Amino acid sequence: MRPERAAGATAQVRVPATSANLGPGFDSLGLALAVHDHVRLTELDGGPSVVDVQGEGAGRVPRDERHLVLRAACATYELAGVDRPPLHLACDNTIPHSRGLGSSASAAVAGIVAACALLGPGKAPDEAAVLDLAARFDGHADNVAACLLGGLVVTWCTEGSYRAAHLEPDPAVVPVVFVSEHSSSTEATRGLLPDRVPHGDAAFTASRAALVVHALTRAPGLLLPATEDRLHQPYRRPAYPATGRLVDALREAGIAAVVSGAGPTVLALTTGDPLPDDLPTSGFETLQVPIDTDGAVVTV
Ligand SMILES: Nc1ncnc2c1ncn2[C@@H]1O[C@H](COP(=O)(O)OP(=O)(O)OP(=O)(O)O)[C@@H](O)[C@H]1O
Ligand SMILES: N[C@@H](CCO)C(=O)O
Repeated sequence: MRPERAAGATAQVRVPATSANLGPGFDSLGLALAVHDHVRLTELDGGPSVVDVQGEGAGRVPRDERHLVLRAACATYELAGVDRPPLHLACDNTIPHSRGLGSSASAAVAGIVAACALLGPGKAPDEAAVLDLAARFDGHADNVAACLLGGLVVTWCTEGSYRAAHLEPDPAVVPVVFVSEHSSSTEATRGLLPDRVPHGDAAFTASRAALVVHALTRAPGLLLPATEDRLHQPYRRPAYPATGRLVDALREAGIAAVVSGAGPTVLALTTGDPLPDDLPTSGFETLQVPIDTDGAVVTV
């Protein structure tokens, strides 16, 4: 979060998309991607709150107090113990919804960061409390922390609070996202995960989760073995067979591909080499997307 204060009671926030898990880092690792939503939040003198939406979600998301960004802003005023004035929220969105690019986390972060900027430094929660609030509000600390901080994050929860470590990815890492034309509910694909996993699979995935942090920050040559996972992707596969086929084809070609977040989008962590031209990409839009290194950026 990088506040730049000026006069006025409008906050403008830019938030990146995020890809969670990165293969073995289930519910822990996140990477910010340079696809952005923009929100403008203004305190009004009176009347009801007003929501305007352009781009992704327009005509589909509610335009009243149920709107995710507005609800996140309200939760922030509540945490600060400040009566919330009516608000005008204007959203200009490009992050696709329900594809595995963390749109709901970015919406939560946008609302919270905008409300913090309007509350001002004396009343707004501090950066640690913002991360914790956003993680609780969205339920996915891996997406939320990457969105707030940019770059690569490792998240964990200790004594009931969410925390994050921020890392700089190696500049040689070039993400390519294959955005699925189909949507998938995170809640539904979490429902496919078992309550228990074999100890051998946990140990296998623990070694890869440690290795992927090394690969992403210092040794991109290790990305292919480092992105193997046995904790979530095998169980989610039946929900989106085309995603599984594309991940397999990329990996067989030596490219470190994973399901992005809860899917069905695919994330390939490349080192800039051209992709094979016979990939099964029907139903996916292929985009080379830089890593976002700024996180949530706010102007008041
Ligand atoms: N900018 C937004 N404004 C309002 N509502 C949003 C916004 N972004 C997401 N949502 C809501 O969140 C839902 C998507 O949440 P979901 O957790 O299923 O997917 P995701 O966050 O896009 O992907 P993932 O968590 O797998 O990375 C949308 O259907 C919409 O209701
Ligand atoms: N770690 C979460 C991310 C959801 O965006 C999951 O895989 O369900």
